[in-house]
Amino acid sequence: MTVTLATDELFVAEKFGPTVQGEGPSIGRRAVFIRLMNCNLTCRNCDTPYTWDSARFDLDAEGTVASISDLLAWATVQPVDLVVITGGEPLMQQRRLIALVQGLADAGLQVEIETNGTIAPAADLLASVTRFNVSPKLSSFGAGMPSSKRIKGRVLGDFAASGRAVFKFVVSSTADLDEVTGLVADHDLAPVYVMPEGRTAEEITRRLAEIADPAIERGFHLTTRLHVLTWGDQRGR
Ligand SMILES: Nc1nc2[nH]cc(C(=O)O)c2c(=O)[nH]1
Ligand code: SF4
Ligand SMILES: [Mg+2]
Repeated sequence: MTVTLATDELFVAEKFGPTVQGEGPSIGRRAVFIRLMNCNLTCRNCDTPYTWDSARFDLDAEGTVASISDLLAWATVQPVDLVVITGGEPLMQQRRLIALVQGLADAGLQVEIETNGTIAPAADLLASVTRFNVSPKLSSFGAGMPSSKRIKGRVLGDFAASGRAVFKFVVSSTADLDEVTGLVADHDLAPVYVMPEGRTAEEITRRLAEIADPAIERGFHLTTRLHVLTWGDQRGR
């Protein structure tokens, strides 16, 4: 990345909506999305590589430098009360993100942040966010990445203790649920959702049917990927 950002700017991949939050506890709720550039992980199954993978994408061309005042002006005129900030990994820009989240909260909007759970949230950010949807990456999803990179115990513990986080694990098969059970026990994570991995309605439906009963038995909540079931792998939905 060669762009230089001022303290009141963010490096944005796209903003879109109104659509619905497709994943997690707010599934089905009308929302707008702001997707930020850059990630500190390199997951094989990532569905937004255009935010971080400089080997396959020209990141300077993919991203746009947006001022926080423009993002606030855009979000606050939308006919929804929920803004989802995602990425990439949004906490890579968290110092500059605080003013955006505070501005959205001051305007009466709820704010959810999707994060991979490897970067500890600053207190100022925690104070203004409605909820973090924390998705630690399992070995099947992040194949090739050592667990020391994907799983930061201290950070997960901080999120769990914050009272403002849910944990959402993307699982590819029933076998992945044992890894989820281990992480939940090791780091005292709650509440826990599991979500089937997939970029098509067919994959998601098949995997959800496979994991549903064993997930419920283990005490986990379920979520699907409503936007993928509805619109497929379209960008900006
Ligand atoms: N509709 C919709 N819901 C989502 N929830 C989390 C998303 C993400 O990409 O992080 C996402 C997304 O890309 N679209
Ligand atoms: S953490 Fe998320 S955005 Fe980053 S590489 Fe993995 S799936 Fe993609
Ligand atoms: Mg997505």
